[in-house]
Amino acid sequence: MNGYIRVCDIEKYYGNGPNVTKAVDRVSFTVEEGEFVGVMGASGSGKTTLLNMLATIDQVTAGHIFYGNTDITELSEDKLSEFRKNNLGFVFQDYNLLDTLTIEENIILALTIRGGNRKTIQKQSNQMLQLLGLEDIRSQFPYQVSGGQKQRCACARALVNHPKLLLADEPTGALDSKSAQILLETFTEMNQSMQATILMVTHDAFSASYCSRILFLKDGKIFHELVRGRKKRREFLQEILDVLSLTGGELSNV
Ligand SMILES: Nc1ncnc2c1ncn2[C@@H]1O[C@H](COP(=O)(O)OP(=O)(O)OP(=O)(O)O)[C@@H](O)[C@H]1O
Repeated sequence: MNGYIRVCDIEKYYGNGPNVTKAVDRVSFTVEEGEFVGVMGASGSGKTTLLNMLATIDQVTAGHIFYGNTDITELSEDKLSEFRKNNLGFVFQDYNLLDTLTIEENIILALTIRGGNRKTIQKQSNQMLQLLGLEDIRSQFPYQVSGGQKQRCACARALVNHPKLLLADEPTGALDSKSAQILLETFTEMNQSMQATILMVTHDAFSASYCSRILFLKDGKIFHELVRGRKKRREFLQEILDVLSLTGGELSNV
């Protein structure tokens, strides 16, 4: 199996005996460098559990996850936190910004944690602020800006270190439709101009239509996959809706 990220037969079970929940049940797939992959499925289908295992937040019950040649399921806790810091970026529904720091300081903090000199850090932060249209609000605190702006700051913070993989769990969940659209266009731009590899969990067909490929989960298993190819986004959206209508999936924001 080739691929930049290789997920091999992973399982995550909760509980035991008759009370066992197979949250993720023998899932395998690969992600190539520069792909923008969506994970869809009804509530309880295992999306977040899958994302958390890729994020090294949760351990697999069985199976292996390779990033290049590194099997992250075999790493010690110390090595894992190092791996996380050097390779992964996260965007969550609730932003996770530090309220006592300005928008700019939130981004600078992510760079400082990695080390480097002050001048370079300031330059990288400035580039990110410009790229994500945050220059005008750089000195504001998170409570002074909109949800969409907070989420774009969270993206800037996640992407400023050029992670191998950006993991996003319902990043548009708390946004109005205009802010959601701006964020998704930002993801597309990051994906195309920075070759950022993105894995995004969403229950929302509109958000998923920005992806290049979608994995559909049901009862912890991948039951379908859609590839956008050269299709227009509207066309891809219709295909997604068709799959969801067959499976009783949730629709919103369309
Ligand atoms: N810590 C846990 N302990 C026990 N069961 C869990 C735990 N976390 C998740 N589960 C179960 O695993 C299954 C998958 O949950 P998961 O949160 O991954 O689904 P999801 O597709 O992300 O759902 P949603 O869209 O509602 O967030 C569900 O049946 C859930 O109840």
